[in-house]
Amino acid sequence: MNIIEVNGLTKKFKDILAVDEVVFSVLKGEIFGFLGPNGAGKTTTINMLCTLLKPTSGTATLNGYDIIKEKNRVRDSIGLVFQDPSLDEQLTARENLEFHALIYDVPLKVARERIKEVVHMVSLADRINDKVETFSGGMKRRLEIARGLLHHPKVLFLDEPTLGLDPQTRNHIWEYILDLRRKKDITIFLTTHYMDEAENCDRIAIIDRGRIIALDTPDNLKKSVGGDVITLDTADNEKAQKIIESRFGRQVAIQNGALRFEIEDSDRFIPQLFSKLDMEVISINARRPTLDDVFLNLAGRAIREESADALGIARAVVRARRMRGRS
Ligand SMILES: Nc1ncnc2c1ncn2[C@@H]1O[C@H](COP(=O)(O)OP(=O)(O)OP(=O)(O)O)[C@@H](O)[C@H]1O
Repeated sequence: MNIIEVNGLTKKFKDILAVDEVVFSVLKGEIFGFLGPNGAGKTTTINMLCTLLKPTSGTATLNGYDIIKEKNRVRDSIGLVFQDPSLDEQLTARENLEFHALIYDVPLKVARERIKEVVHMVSLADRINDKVETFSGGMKRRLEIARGLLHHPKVLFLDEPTLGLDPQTRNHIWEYILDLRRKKDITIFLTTHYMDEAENCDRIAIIDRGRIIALDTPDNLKKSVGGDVITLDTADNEKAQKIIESRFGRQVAIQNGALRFEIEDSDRFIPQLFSKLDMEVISINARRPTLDDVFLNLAGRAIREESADALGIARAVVRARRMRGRS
């Protein structure tokens, strides 16, 4: 069963086409990822699905509700964790959660039970009465995930849930996300530009310049690359490129000054290659394809890792205000 159905969703900001007629659906209970570089249109798509932005055209339903005509029903069906923290630092973790329960009309008695449950889930039970300003970045993100779960949403949106966190904390957050999926009847929709994180998703939509350029399981996407990825650096790369293209019929790209191409059986290929190259080989590397290779093949460039900018923070403030207004 599809919990989200998106049809031709488009968003234009003046002359910027941020999201361009995207079509996709998300299955109930899956971890669905949006992978793409900064500015690809991931957050804009999420904002439309969360009813925080009105689409320029197209339609979408979430939990069976129309994102334009049934905004409040959609909002009651979702939990949100955005890139930039939106907790009140001066309040304790408990107060932040109680405030959220109040906004979502969860009766205080019920809220108290659920708060116990969610803080336990993200291992913050012993810090519940501490002010959020004393929390580390990872603890704040965990608290935000707990908050996003408080009203028992059908879909939890996580926009770059681990952005700016150290690798160990990122791993922890992922343990919570995977655990959540096991324990709760919930669908998780997340955006990321970290390749390794995208690997945890059941399915990934790769988005570039507002368009979905591929959608499949991580394994199938990697299989589409067509073999192992070879990176080769020699004393004469121009000549080596010509030899590989003419003798082995491979398409060779130049990336960071080295040659890059794909080959099905690298173990057998490398000795053959060495017998044909009559120049010094400085380095050679053969590896299984990653999602970065998938993106590189489809978009012609790598996904760069950049941090959130001032615009992102400004957008988060606008979003938080809108959600509180529940307009
Ligand atoms: N409120 C806005 N006004 C004008 N342009 C916007 C606005 N929000 C987003 N954009 C533009 O729309 C495009 C898509 O941005 P979006 O934030 O959706 O990308 P993203 O994939 O989520 O990237 P990031 O990870 O940096 O948030 C970008 O070109 C961005 O500059």
